Amino acid sequence: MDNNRLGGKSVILRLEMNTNEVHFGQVASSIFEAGGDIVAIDVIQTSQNVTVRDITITVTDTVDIGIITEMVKSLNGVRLVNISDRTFLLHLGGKIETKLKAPIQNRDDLSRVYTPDVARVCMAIHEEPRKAFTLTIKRNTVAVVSDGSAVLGLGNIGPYAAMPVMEGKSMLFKQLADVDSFPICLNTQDTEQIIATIKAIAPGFGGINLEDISSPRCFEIEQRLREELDIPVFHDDQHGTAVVLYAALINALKIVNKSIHEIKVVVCGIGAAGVACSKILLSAGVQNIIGVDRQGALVSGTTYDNGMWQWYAEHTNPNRVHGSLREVIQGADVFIGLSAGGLLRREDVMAMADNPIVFAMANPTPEIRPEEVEDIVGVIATGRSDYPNQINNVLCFPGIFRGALDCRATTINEEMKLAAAEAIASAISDDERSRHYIIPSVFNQAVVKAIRDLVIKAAMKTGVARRIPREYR
Ligand SMILES: NC(=O)c1ccc[n+]([C@@H]2O[C@H](COP(=O)([O-])OP(=O)(O)OC[C@H]3O[C@@H](n4cnc5c(N)ncnc54)[C@H](O)[C@@H]3O)[C@@H](O)[C@H]2O)c1
Ligand SMILES: O=C(O)C[C@H](O)C(=O)O
Ligand SMILES: [Mg+2]
Repeated sequence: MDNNRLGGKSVILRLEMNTNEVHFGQVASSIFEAGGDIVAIDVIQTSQNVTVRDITITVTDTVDIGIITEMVKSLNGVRLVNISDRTFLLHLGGKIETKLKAPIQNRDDLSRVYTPDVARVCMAIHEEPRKAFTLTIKRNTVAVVSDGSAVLGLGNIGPYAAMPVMEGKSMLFKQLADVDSFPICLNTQDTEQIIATIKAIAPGFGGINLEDISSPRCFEIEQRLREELDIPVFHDDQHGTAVVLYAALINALKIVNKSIHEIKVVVCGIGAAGVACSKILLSAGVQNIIGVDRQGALVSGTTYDNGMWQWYAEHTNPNRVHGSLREVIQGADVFIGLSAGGLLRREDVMAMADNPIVFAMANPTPEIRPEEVEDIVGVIATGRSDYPNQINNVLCFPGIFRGALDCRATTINEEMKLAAAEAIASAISDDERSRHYIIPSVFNQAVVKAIRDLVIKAAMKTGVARRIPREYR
């Protein structure tokens, strides 16, 4: 694993320096020589001969932070007190908190938000349950639920280790779309227990965003919850990814001037995301999709334990091509990676058709790094924020839930997902589009609004909206 990338590109060194033995200039130049860039210096403590300073350093990907610390430690009169990784500092105590909409300032407030007056509100909801949407947090709150079984491409790392990702999703919900949410990591990977638990907590939520639950269990969990709950249940790794992927492909095909009906697409990793991305492409008219997992291409006529793979083999790979990724990628126009880091080689990309589109979307390490193939691809994209063309479900889930909550949708259906994809794709105008700009930025505020508006229209059109927002009345 690439620790430099994962650990962040910026650290803070706390150094104790004996000013009789060393000058700060010597320290600064040795950091510089080892490849570090000093971006901030804070004096923590100072006495006659000793000074303690926090030195914030950034490094490029190729620089080893260990070399910088060794260099500093080797200087006479310098003691390395502590190294803080800024990413870890951002996670101290978690990333989100609860806030009150109004403070409780006196007895009168207390008697309204709590006993006795709160009882009147309880009874109003008891008499008319749909008032839960107007009188509780249900109106604007989503549960972000994981069992920690397929966290990014890190695999089954469990519910405790999954929390930072779920907290991150909650931050994004709030910042990008003003959706409140709770990160909930379940200490079970049993399908029935997960379904029962989510059903039991559903009353407080206007939607359920399932996250990082491995396939094939994720398919049954989502399907059952969709049938048994009257609020949207959306497995982000499936549908959020598929929506953004489809939007990106629409724009990438315009760059390489190829038709969606004629391309050969290889999807690597037929899990939650791979299946959903393939399904959206099939419904968009792609004829030739070949799915590859650990044991090679999925081909009809083979018997698979995984029921979803059985379905997949029967609905894709029309030429019944057998073989490994290496073999089936020959002549492909598009590679879609939703598997694990580093699986694709430059030679594989060289064997693709002219102007290949490579979407290496495994997180945090893509199937191939853009710098390895930049010169031989038509378009390349990853799931990460530190390269251009970030194809990541974060472009979809805030806006699609904003729309679903605003119209109190009972579900998120195919029409709503396609509307979201259309909103994302059309955020890039013909003039703006380039091989490095096929997909809008996460920070483009217009995208969430555009998704929300089209999603509401699609929900109203398909009869799943329980409330018509004022602007549509
Ligand atoms: N960019 C995005 O928005 C986005 C969204 C969802 C998932 N992802 C990434 O896609 C990957 C899969 O996520 P998921 O939720 O579908 O997980 P998943 O566990 O449901 O599926 C992963 C699939 O990849 C296969 N796989 C693993 N190693 C492989 C290998 N060496 N060769 C071939 N196949 C292999 C597994 O067998 C499995 O079928 C992860 O890296 C995740 O971070 C990215
Ligand atoms: O979390 C992300 O960055 C995207 C996606 O949900 C993933 O699992 O990789
Ligand atoms: Mg995920």
